[in-house]
Amino acid sequence: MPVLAVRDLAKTFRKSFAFAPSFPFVSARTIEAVRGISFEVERGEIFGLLGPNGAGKTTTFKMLTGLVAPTAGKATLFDLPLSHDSLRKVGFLPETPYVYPHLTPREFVALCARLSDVEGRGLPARVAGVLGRVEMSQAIDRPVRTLSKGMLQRVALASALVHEPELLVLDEPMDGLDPSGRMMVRELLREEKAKGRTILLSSHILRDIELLCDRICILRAGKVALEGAVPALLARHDGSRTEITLLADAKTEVIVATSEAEVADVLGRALARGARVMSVKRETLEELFVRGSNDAPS
Ligand SMILES: Nc1ncnc2c1ncn2[C@@H]1O[C@H](COP(=O)(O)OP(=O)(O)OP(=O)(O)O)[C@@H](O)[C@H]1O
Repeated sequence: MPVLAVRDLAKTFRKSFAFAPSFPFVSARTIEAVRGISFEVERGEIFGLLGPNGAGKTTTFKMLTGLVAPTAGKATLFDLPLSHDSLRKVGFLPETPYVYPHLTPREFVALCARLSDVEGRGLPARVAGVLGRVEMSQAIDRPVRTLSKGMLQRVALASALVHEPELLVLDEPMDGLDPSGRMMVRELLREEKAKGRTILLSSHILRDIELLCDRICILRAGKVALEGAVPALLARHDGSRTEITLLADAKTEVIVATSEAEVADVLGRALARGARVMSVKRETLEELFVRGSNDAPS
């Protein structure tokens, strides 16, 4: 049983202002933000939802956390419809988290814990522990209004984790973080996965996606453009390219291979004629993303 199953989920917003004509899926009075997407997230996996700006990721997250009602389709969490009960097992980090400015991180995270029915004598230690995990112990009692953007993001992440949810839904968790903060979040998410938790996240930082995700789904214009395991997508996608740079007779030569057999053949022949292999560059997730984003969804 998947932790999350999304079937033909769609959202059309009504709009009250003129919109850019370059978006073909925007009609005069409505915006089809999500146009019938389906995917499943299995227990214990890290699943990445990617896509260019406006592809429908945040709208999808909002539908999955009960903040926006779908126009069509449905989603089930733990094989149950979205409801107060099923959503209690979810920790959500919104794209633009609101953290009460007059509270301290300790107070805000404790408040979030209580709203998720986490009470009792262990609560202060739990709050301090989760803020320690996001490296906010030093600023635990500073008013939130004095914190930097990256610090706010860490507090919001702690508040998504404090009730130890089975499913984490994280909209751009690396947003605003410096490289060491990004590394900390990657480590934290790996620890959550090791505990058996399931994670659905979005990020524009494709390196993080490549390092973290078991599977990804690329949205484009509200539809699924590509879905699968990252290595399999890179290997299988039509026309997947490997650029081989050789040095032979003091000249460089670049050969493009489009299958594993072709790569082996080019390398075998190059070595046989005494050429030096300077580099073998496979298509990256970034290139796959751009290609997936440009392929017209049906
Ligand atoms: N409340 C709303 N009312 C009208 N249109 C909306 C609303 N929310 C989102 N949209 C539109 O829906 C489309 C998808 O937006 P969404 O925020 O889901 O994209 P996204 O993939 O999260 O983008 P980004 O990567 O920029 O965060 C966009 O065209 C956006 O303008």
